[in-house]
Amino acid sequence: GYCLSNKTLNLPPCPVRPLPLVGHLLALKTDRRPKFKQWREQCGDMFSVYLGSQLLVVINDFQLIKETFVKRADEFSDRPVSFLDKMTGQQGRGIVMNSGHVWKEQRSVALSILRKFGFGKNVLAERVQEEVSHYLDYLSSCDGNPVDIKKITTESTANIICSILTGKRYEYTHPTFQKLIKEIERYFISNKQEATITCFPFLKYLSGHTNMTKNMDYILKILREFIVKSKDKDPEDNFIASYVSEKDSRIVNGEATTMDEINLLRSVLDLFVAGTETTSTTICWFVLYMLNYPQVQKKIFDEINTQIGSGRVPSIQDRPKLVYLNAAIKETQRFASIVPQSVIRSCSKTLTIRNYTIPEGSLIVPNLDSVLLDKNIWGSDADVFNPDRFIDTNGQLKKPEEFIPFGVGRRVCLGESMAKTELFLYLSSLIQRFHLLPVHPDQPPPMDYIFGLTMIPKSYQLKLIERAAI
Ligand code: HEM
Repeated sequence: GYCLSNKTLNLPPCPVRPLPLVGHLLALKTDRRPKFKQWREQCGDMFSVYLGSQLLVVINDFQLIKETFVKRADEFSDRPVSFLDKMTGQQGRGIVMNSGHVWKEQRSVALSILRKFGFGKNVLAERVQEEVSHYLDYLSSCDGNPVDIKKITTESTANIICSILTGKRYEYTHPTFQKLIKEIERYFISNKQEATITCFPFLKYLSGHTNMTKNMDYILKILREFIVKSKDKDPEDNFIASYVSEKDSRIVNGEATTMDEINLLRSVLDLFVAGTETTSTTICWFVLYMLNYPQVQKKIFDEINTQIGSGRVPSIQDRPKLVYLNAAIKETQRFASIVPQSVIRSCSKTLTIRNYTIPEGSLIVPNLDSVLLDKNIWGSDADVFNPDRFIDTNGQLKKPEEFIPFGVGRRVCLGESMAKTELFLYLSSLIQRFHLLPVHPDQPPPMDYIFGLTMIPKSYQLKLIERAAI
């Protein structure tokens, strides 16, 4: 196929000639996924695109992604500085968009606190179960009428983060809680705008940025109040108290540390933003697949019925028993591929991959889509929803290394284990209690997505019929 090479700089090839000023932005404005798929076929496992004048290198194929982001993690684990960070003057804090030694310490502290909550007494699983029971009660109160579960699901997963961070969940109707979620959603949406502003810095003088910083100020104000209320509690109770106690002990022991109030605030923000929408979107995809594949839903229910029955809700100890459900969750994550190009990274110096030059300051992404939907890996039915692909001939759950919905390398999702706990407890309880039905029999809602920072299913309604009532 057609592919433009750059002989002078030896950059990875371009699928189409970039336009002056805008580069490939027009082609990428609506939905990048089919374009990236086509361009991979044209250009091979790596290609260049221009977001305005900014070079973005897209890495496709499982082996090349591993070679780049795992084997050469020292070179390919940085993030670009975000425009918002420059605006708020808080550059170099927190986790998601941070790099270097501050990122390293904040990430490792956050990870070890979350691990602590997930072990032994398993505070995490307990809090998730408590939240799930409120979620199911809400759904039950809908009385089998058509509902769109998106909003309540986001509120519910936000509440889990809230309860881990602060030790406390909120009523869904609580005004501060509602406002926080709304503002974080706006922040999430404005991030798309931010990407454009990062490529066209002059735009920030034209519009938008005042709203964005105002929106961020508001979110940070609420999170600061969370911190004040939670920091003096028992470190076993919540993330914030645990962070503060660890910080104090490092300081008392005279250890050099980057742990401080601003890094705590930004880490709290990052966990909120990264952990809410992703989990809730995955739940919404799973439910949509259940409406489209009733035979899969039936098989999951039968397994729950056999392994657990209806006398008690599923617990985290039941996870290994529900093989088919676990396979269906994996297949949901593979097939929906909700973060298709992962989270953007940048090169802090000039590097080479397979003889191509990647200049300093280039952006680079692992194209997770190119792995999760690859026919060479999953077979000719890669574009069909089929949980059985994750079950081996002995009826055991398969764990193929190409299953990478949480990314790879040193930047791999920090909430992976938390997300898996959540998905298992939400979805097992949901199918145990309700029969999920399309509003119009034999006319399940289409499995279309809206292109954004995460791939969210187009809004749909369903009926949840209580099993006991059948
Ligand atoms: C199904 C749910 C989720 C999916 C599919 C998902 C996916 C991802 C992906 C693809 C990345 C980027 C990895 C990279 O740059 O290569 C990421 C990063 C991250 N995720 Fe998740 N995530 C999920 C849930 C969560 C949850 C529940 C939390 C919080 C508790 C969380 C916290 C983070 C953080 C903090 C990062 C940034 C890590 C870093 O830059 O060092 N995620 N996630």
